[in-house]
Amino acid sequence: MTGPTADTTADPHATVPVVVAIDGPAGSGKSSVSRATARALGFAYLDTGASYRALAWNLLDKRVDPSVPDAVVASLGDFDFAIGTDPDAYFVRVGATDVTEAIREPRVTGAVSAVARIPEVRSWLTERFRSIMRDTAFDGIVAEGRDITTVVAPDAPVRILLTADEEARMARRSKELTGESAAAVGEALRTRDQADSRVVDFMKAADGVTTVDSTHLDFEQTVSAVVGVVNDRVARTNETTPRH
Ligand SMILES: Nc1ncnc2c1ncn2[C@@H]1O[C@H](COP(=O)(O)OP(=O)(O)OP(=O)(O)O)[C@@H](O)[C@H]1O
Ligand SMILES: Nc1ccn([C@@H]2O[C@H](COP(=O)(O)O)[C@@H](O)[C@H]2O)c(=O)n1
Repeated sequence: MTGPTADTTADPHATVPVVVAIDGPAGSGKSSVSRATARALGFAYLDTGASYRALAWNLLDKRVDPSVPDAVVASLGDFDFAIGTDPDAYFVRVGATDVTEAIREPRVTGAVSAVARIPEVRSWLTERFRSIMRDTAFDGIVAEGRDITTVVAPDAPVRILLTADEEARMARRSKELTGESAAAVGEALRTRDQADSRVVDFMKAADGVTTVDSTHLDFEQTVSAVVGVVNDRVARTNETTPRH
C-alpha cells in the first residue's frame, strides 16, 4: 500500500518523504507500533534507540567504560554501524557483526542511558538520523525515539507522543521478558525513564504534538490510531500548502 506524500512548494512533480516523528517513554510501544505503522503506510522505519544501543554494545564489546564521556566520544571515530529501515527487513549491524538481538540484552539496556546523555553522542547520532530520513527511498519514514518530535525532526508534518500509563507499560514488558521478575522489569523501566528524562522531555507533548494514549487500546487499535493521525495531519498539511 502506498502512503500519503507531502507536496513540495518548489516543484509540483517532486515529493519529499513524509516524516512521522514518534516519541514516548520505555515500553510505550514505540518500536512495535512504529514498525507496524510504517508497514501499513508503505513507509520506512527508523529505530533511533537501536542506534544508541548499538553504540553502547560497541563500547561494552571493546571494554570502554560507557560512563567516561571522553572515552565514549573518542570511540565515535571508528563506530561503524548500519541499521535497516525497511520494516520487513530490520537489522542492526556494528562492523560485520549482526547485533539486532544482542542490543536488547539487559547489560546493554543498563548501559545505554549513560551513553545517551553525552551531548557529542546526541549530536553525532542526530546528524545520522537526519541524513537517513532525508535520503530514504520510501515515500515517508516513521522515526521513533525520545527527542524526534523536539530535536531531530521538530518540523515534521506529523509528530506524535505515544504513551501508556506505567502499569500498562510494565505489564507489557514483563510479558516479553519471561525470565525476569515483574518487579525487576518494572524497576529497570522506571530507572531508565528517570535517567533519560533528565536529558530530554518525552513525558509530555510539546506544542503541536498529538498524544496517542494506548493504555486502554490493544496493539491493532493503537496502530490504527497512529495511522489515523498520520493520514489526518498529512491531509491538513496538503490543504494548507500552496500549490504553484
Ligand atoms: N497497545 C498495546 N497493547 C498491548 N501490547 C502492546 C501495545 N503496544 C505495544 N505493545 C507491546 O508492548 C511491548 C513493548 O513495546 P515496544 O518494545 O514497541 O516499546 P518501546 O516503546 O519501543 O520500548 P523501549 O523504549 O523500551 O524500546 C511489546 O511487546 C509490544 O508488542
Ligand atoms: N531518540 C532517542 C532514542 C533513544 N535514546 C536512548 O536510547 C535508549 C534505548 O532506546 P529504546 O527506545 O531502544 O529503548 C533509551 O533508553 C535512551 O537512553 C535517546 O536518548 N534518544
